[in-house]
Amino acid sequence: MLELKDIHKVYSAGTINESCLFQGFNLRIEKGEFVSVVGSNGSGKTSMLNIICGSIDIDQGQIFVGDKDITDIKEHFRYNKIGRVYQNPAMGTCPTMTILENMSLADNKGKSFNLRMGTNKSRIEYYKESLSQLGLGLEDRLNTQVGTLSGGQRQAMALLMSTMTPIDFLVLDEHTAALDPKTAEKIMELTDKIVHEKHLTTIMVTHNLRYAVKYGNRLLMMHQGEAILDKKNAEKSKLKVDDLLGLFSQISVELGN
Ligand SMILES: Nc1ncnc2c1ncn2[C@@H]1O[C@H](COP(=O)(O)OP(=O)(O)OP(=O)(O)O)[C@@H](O)[C@H]1O
Repeated sequence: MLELKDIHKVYSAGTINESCLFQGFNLRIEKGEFVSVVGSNGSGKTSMLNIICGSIDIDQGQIFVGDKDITDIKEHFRYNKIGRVYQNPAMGTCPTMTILENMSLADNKGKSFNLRMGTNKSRIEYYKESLSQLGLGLEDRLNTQVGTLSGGQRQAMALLMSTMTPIDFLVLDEHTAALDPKTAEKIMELTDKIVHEKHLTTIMVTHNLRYAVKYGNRLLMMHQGEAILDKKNAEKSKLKVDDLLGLFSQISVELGN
């Protein structure tokens, strides 16, 4: 379980650019939930992910994982138990290293770094087996530099690498947004497969309303630092893209756009 409790966040406090984003934001995500998050630009989606991962500080509130208060735990330590895939495929992999080296690096997450240990023969077989699930033939290109792969191939690797070690959460930050439609579709199918096979608790920010409706068992819509829609399970499965578009129009009208 992940809980954000009474979160307050003001950006650029005390300056003319001061903007208050969260004023008592609460969110509880149960173990095994797959939450899709949509919302207008600037509604606070990425800030919420950054707060979960410890990438930005909060002004007030608490973050719990189960009974454990992780509010003061630094980002670096939180990532031992959080897998994050970013919009930019270049973020989740190391371009100057080979596929094998990247896999070893991910395999050794949280351990004291030892590349040689990670590349022993038995692990190579394991890496090949894991890579073969992607269906991209990367298992036969272990010595290829990751920087030479396509965005989709890199994003597939980033997904695999972020879920290689046991994690409490998978955080997907518009992870298909930079991909062409066909590749995005493939990465979403792969995401769903990994999430279900590994029973991962997942939070996915997306601007693709069709993906938000199709994937996950819960859907949140954010607006001005609040969740204005939160539907789960049977209620979520009744949602249609048009319902979300309707809500977006309503918000725009309220804002005078
Ligand atoms: N580092 C920062 N400094 C100042 N303001 C920030 C910072 N990061 C975000 N903000 C502001 O906080 C608000 C929420 O931004 P955030 O990136 O969380 O929104 P978002 O919903 O992810 O938007 P998008 O859909 O455009 O990615 C915006 O008004 C943004 O300008």
